[in-house]
Amino acid sequence: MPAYKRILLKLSGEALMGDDAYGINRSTIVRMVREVQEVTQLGCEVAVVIGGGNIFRGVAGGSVGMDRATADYMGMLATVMNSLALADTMRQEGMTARVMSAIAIEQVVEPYVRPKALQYLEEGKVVVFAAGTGNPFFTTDTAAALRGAEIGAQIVLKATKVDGVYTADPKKDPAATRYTQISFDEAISKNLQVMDATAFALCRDQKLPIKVFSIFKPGALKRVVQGEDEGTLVHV
Ligand SMILES: Nc1ncnc2c1ncn2[C@@H]1O[C@H](COP(=O)(O)OP(=O)(O)O)[C@@H](O)[C@H]1O
Ligand SMILES: O=c1ccn([C@@H]2O[C@H](COP(=O)(O)OP(=O)(O)O)[C@@H](O)[C@H]2O)c(=O)[nH]1
Repeated sequence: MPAYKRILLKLSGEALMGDDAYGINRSTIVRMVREVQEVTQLGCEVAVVIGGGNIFRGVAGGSVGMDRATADYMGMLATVMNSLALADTMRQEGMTARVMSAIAIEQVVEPYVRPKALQYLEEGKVVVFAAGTGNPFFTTDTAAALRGAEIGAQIVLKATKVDGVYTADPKKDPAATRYTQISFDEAISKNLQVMDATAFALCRDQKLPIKVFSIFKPGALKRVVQGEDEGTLVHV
């Protein structure tokens, strides 16, 4: 039995690169999809938000000196590519996925319509929310918090490059230690950068817990969904 009936899973775009310099690494995306499949088989309804760092990093050089909003729209388009790749990989693995975009690109992907998303989830389809929030100056973490609240997810799961929330950025400070759990207020006041403050604040206000865990650790997603001790819980 899953501990949650409906989850919003945020997948790091950058993690899709695997060991490549940019883009989508085939075996990495397949592995991620199989992990998602495992939790759908537990009976958990899954919505996904994926980042764009893997593609956007490849073009970021060209965005130097660019208008911030324009660069952000490029970032959002990168998440559309990742979403399409993810949904297609799900199709190849025998799952049914639907991509819904916050930005209208009607020939490519259907628009985000909340009741439709809810319907898909009830039908057991995986819904992939593309183009973030549709607004510049936001992140896909904030999109995950927003969509998570909209669909009534019981938790936002942030699958990222580190295995939880640390006292400081573990990639910079080897002495940093991991929290098993931490309150939103503490995470915000300590300015912990694992998620942006907008995403933290939105989840705090909606009383929507977040679990931060490693996207690289096999079986971690399933363990999280089964309510086992894994990663860091951020709670009210
Ligand atoms: N206190 C912290 N605890 C954990 N990770 C942190 C912390 N501060 C900064 N980070 C960094 O945040 C990164 C995850 O956030 P982010 O850049 O949004 O990744 P993604 O969106 O690709 O999952 C980690 O790779 C880690 O290096
Ligand atoms: O609501 C949103 C979501 C994303 N973005 C842009 O899209 C990029 C890609 O998303 P993100 O960096 O969150 O991806 P990840 O870190 O997970 O790879 C961001 O840097 C922003 O430029 C945005 O402007 N608004």
